[in-house]
Amino acid sequence: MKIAVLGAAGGIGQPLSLLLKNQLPKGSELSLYDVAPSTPGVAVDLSHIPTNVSVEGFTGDEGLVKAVSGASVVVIPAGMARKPGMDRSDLFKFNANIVKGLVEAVAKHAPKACIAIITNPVNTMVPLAAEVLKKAGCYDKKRLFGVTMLDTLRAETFWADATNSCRCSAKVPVIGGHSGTTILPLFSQAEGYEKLSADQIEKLTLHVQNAGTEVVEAKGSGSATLSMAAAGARFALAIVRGLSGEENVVEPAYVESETGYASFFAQPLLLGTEGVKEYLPIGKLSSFEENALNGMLDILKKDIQQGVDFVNNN
Ligand SMILES: NC(=O)C1=CN([C@@H]2O[C@H](COP(=O)(O)OP(=O)(O)OC[C@H]3O[C@@H](n4cnc5c(N)ncnc54)[C@H](O)[C@@H]3O)[C@@H](O)[C@H]2O)C=CC1
Ligand SMILES: O=C([O-])CC(=O)C(=O)O
Repeated sequence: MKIAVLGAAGGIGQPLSLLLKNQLPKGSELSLYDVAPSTPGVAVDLSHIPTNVSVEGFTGDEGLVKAVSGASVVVIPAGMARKPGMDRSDLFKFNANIVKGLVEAVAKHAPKACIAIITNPVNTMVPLAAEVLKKAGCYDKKRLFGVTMLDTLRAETFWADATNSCRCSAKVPVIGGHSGTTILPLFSQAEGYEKLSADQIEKLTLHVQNAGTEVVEAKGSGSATLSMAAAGARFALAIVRGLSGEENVVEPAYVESETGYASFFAQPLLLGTEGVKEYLPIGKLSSFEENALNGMLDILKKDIQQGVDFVNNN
């Protein structure tokens, strides 16, 4: 199976490619693309690691065609990252054309690929990509994902620490979108919920919602790259496992949804040989979570519309 990473020379792209080089199944092909001229060199560097995964690196217009042709999975971390004082939505004007161009190339040269978009603002980039794919006549909602895995990693880490439980086994579904209040961890469904007060749950929820900003402020330039690479690898590998026929592969992502809350929504998914096999229910919410869900929907719908309009009005 061929897996392409677009934006592979960046802060996320390089560690993500490293994790994939080490963790993809034997015989996989890893294909790296970035506008940065160092990209073939990143591939040479990775190629010295003794795993049975081949790796090639490309740059330039022809390189993009070679990088995506025949790919089964395309992961996109290309584009600008936040600096202190910016919201994810401020990245739209820089990243919309980047994602549009890359998805157009995927539509042309790998129309059946599963596409996982990391680039922010995820809430808007995924609907934008869906419109690009519709225009190209190859949209399949089961194969387009916004990567919200990092919210889950954070919710599970913070939950394990707050409840004194093992970080390796905490399970917390996170629904909605990937910015501010649209990120909604469902702590009421986590083991040990009864141990925490309403005040603690509210603080933990805010911590997950602000975790990206916490990293941006701590770094002073740029945003989460290493934890995002871990999240991106976990999600890309889950897609690969599903495509390969493994059963019971469940991970969350932001997808065109059947929940009825908004046309795109992050929720747990059963992954399979065609991408999404089943959209899993979000389960029972506490009244705090119900209110938070109702409160986010206007923002989410506006974010979605911006992506749809960008493709149809330009
Ligand atoms: N979904 C999520 O949870 C997260 C998303 N992000 C987002 O991921 C994106 C990338 O972040 P970083 O890797 O830190 O940024 P970065 O600036 O370190 O790397 C971005 C890479 O994209 C490349 N690039 C730019 N235009 C391109 C194009 N047209 N084709 C191919 N490559 C192109 C650049 O050359 C650079 O190597 C940002 O938009 C950031 O906000 C970051 C963290 C978490
Ligand atoms: O906060 C940012 O800009 C990057 C991001 O999406 C995250 O870390 O969750």
